[in-house]
Amino acid sequence: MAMEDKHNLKDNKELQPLLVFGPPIIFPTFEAQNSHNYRFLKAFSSQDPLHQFLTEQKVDPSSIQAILCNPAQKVSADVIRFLPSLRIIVTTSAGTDHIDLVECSRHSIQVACAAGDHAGDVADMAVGLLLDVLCKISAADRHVRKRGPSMPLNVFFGSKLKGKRVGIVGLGKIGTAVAERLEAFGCSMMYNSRKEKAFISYPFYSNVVELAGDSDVLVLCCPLNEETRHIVNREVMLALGKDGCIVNVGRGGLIDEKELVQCLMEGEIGGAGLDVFENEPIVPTDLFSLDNVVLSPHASSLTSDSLDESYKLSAEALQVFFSSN
Ligand SMILES: O=CC(=O)O
Repeated sequence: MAMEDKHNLKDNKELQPLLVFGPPIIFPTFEAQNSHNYRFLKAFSSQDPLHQFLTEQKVDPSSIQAILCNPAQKVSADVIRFLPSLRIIVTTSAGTDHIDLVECSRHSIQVACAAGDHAGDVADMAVGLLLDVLCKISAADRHVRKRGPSMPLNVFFGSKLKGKRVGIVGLGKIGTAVAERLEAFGCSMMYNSRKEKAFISYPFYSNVVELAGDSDVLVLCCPLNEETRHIVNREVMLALGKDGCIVNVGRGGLIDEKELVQCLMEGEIGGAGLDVFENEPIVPTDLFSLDNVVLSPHASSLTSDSLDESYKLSAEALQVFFSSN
């Protein structure tokens, strides 16, 4: 039997239903490579509620054992309860905050996070956003496109990255990759994390307000959970100060977004580079007119290398599950 055939889980008569919550970024490739194993139920391409979508597809909810998803769509307790045979949820992301993990453990559902090694991509985005805010690259670009190269220069006075004191919130793989990059720019690092790290020489702060008070820049890289929700609130922003800058490549819910918008509009902080938002895909429109804010649509890990790797790991996780069940 050819190697590829051995990996086929079922013959074509018995394709496993795989419920897919979007978005279909490189899903066509994934689909082509795995169509011999799964019947793809593309919930991402329907506006209907799940029960209606499955009825239209003539699929019995109790036949579904697996979901493939990413942070763009929540896998709520209601969804989990609606699928009585659900046994595994595979997310192509590193973060799992879009999945109701409590409900999963209540029903003994495995959660596989299939993110490839994309910490470096996310760290690149963090540094890119920071440079953009400090050097006003996007603001200057908008100006040139609208009005040509002559400009009131004072509008574009930037600030240099070298020498900045950077407070990293969450010194995991991403935070460490950010620190490595910013060291090369001559920044000094300090950090907040759940626990002090034994072999890290950067100063540790257990208190984020104190970290902000000693930083010029805060970079948020930690996961979102009940302890970290709104870890950056108004008090933290006021401690960061009027020249301070926030970069968020973690999750929107790490910042109290209403307060962030307020602080930016009142000039209580100097700027922000944001790849994530509290109610994605909604971005507060008040931010659109601010030249000291750079916005990105949760795109830091959307490099073709990382996506390929994530979908490969997702396929492996599903294959391991179905071949042992
Ligand atoms: O946001 C992206 C991820 O969690 O991988």
